[in-house]
Amino acid sequence: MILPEVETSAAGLFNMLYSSVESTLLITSIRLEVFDYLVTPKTAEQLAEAIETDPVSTNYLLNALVSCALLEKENGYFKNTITSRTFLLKNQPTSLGEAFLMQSGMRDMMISDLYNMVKKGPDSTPKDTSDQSEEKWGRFASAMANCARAGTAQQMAEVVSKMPEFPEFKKMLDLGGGPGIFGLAIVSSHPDMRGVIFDRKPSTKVAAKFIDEYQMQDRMEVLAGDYNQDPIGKGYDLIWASSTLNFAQQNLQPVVKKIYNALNPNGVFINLSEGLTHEATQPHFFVLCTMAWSIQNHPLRAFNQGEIAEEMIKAGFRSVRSQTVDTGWGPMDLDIARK
Ligand SMILES: C[S@@+](CC[C@H](N)C(=O)[O-])C[C@H]1O[C@@H](n2cnc3c(N)ncnc32)[C@H](O)[C@@H]1O
Repeated sequence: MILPEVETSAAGLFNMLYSSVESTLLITSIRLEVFDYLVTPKTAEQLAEAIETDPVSTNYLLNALVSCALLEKENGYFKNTITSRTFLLKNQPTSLGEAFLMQSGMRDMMISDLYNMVKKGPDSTPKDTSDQSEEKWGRFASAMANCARAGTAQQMAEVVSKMPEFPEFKKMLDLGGGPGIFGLAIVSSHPDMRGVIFDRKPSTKVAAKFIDEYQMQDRMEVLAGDYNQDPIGKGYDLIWASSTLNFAQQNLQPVVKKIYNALNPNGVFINLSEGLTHEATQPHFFVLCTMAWSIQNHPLRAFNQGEIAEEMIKAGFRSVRSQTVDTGWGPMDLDIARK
C-alpha cells in the first residue's frame, strides 16, 4: 500500500472544525450557571443535583471546561480558575456572561446564513435606523459596560492620565460612549475634570445610570444625539471615542472635522478602534468577529490600520501619534491627535 506523502499538518483544520464546540461549551455553561455553583468545589454529581442536570452529561461538560482552562479538577472535585472567577460569575462589575449571551445570539443570527450571504452578497433591504435599533443599543450598553470595566477602561484611563496635557484638562467628551465607562474611568482619574457622555438617547439613559452608580453626578453629564448630524457640544480639552466611528464611516471626514471644531486650542482627540493589517487579514480576532457584521452592514466595516489617523491629519490636527495596544479584546489601535 502506498499512502500519499504529506508535507504539512491538518491539525489547524481539525482545531478550526471544533472551535465552535468551545464557544457552545462556554455559552451553555454560562446559561447553566456552572461557574456560580462552583465557587465552592463540587463533584459532577453534586453540581448536577444543584443545577438539576444529568450527572453523566454534566461530568463530560465539566471535563471539557477543565480542558479549556475554565475549571480545575482535583480528586474528582471541580472548581473555578482565576479566569472564570473574574469574568464568569454573575453580578460582578467584571461579569461577561450577559454580554457573551447577547453577543453570541447576534453572532449566531449573522453567521447562520453565511453561505447565502456570500453567495448572494449582503442583504440589500434597508438598514433599521429606527427607534427599535436605538432601543437595541440601549440594551447592549448595559451589558457592554462590563466588557469595558473588565480591564480595558482601567488600562486606557492609565494611558490618558500619563499624557503631559492631562493635568490641564478641564472638560472631556466620551463620543459614542455607550454606558460611558471609558469617560467615567478617565474623569475619575483626574482631580477635577468634568465629562460629557454623548450617545443616542437609549444609551445615554444607561450612561446616566452608571453616573449615579459611581456617584459622579457633579462631574459627569449625558448629551443625547446622533453624531452624524447633531452638534456634539464644544469647549472640550479631550475627546475620547472608542469602537464607535465605524458608524460614521460614510461620513468620516465631516465627523472628524466636527470633533476638531469641538476641541479647545491644543485639545486632544483620542480614538481607540480595531486596525486591520496585512491587507485586512489580521489581527485574527477582529477579522473573525467583524466578518459577518461587515458583510451584513456593508459599506460599514472594520477599520484598517491608519485610516482614522489619516482622517485626523486631513481634518487639520497638527500631530497624530498612533500605537497598537494589547487590550482585553485583542490588539487595537490608539490614535492620539493634537489640535
Ligand atoms: C460598540 S459601542 C462602543 C461603546 C463605547 N464607546 C465603548 O467603547 O465601550 C458603539 C456605540 O456607538 C454609539 N453610536 C453609534 N452610532 C452613533 C451615532 N450616530 N451617534 C451617537 N452614538 C452612536 C452606539 O449607540 C454605541 O453606544
